[in-house]
Amino acid sequence: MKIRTGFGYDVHQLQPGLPFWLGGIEVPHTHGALGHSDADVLIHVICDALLGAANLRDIGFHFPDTDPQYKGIDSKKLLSGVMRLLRERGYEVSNIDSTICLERPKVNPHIPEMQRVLAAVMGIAEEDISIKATTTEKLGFVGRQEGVAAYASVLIQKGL
Ligand SMILES: Nc1ccn([C@@H]2O[C@H](COP(=O)(O)O)[C@@H](O)[C@H]2O)c(=O)n1
Ligand SMILES: C[C@@]1(CO)OP(=O)(O)OP(=O)(O)OC[C@H]1O
Repeated sequence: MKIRTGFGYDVHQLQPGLPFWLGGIEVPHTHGALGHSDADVLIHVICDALLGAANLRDIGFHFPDTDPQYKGIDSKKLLSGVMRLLRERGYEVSNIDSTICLERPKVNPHIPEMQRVLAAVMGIAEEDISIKATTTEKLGFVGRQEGVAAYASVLIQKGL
């Protein structure tokens, strides 16, 4: 049996009037994240953590932000592609832990739906996806509401 760990970190700017895609769902807010894709920072860190665990580079390597085919893409499709890459190599996901750094709005009310949506995309159990949130106490770019950041760690395994 092989067990490997992975870690992901990402940041996106917040801009007024954009849809705010986070954890696979649209969160009601005055601002949304800016990116080449739908800028779903939680999905991006999960992708990076999974790719890192399998030593498969990162999200921008597989889905470059210079490629027009990914313009505005639903990040759930990128996550699905990452899961395919892992499963082709025999890996299954044991669990994910993540933290979203966001001054507002509150993420807590949306976490059960995010878990449902992400579990369906990844083909794993909701209980294996932990999502947490924190403000940065009004400090830094998150505190000024200029951006959203996220971190994720994962455990993957094969040969059980
Ligand atoms: N965007 C956020 C930020 C935080 N939470 C929840 O509030 C708790 C307190 O936040 P602090 O930054 O003061 O530690 C935090 O532990 C989360 O449960 C949230 O839901 N959405
Ligand atoms: C997801 C991709 C691809 O559309 O674009 P962005 O939404 O800009 O996201 P980022 O995390 O900056 O980099 C990965 C990119 O390749």
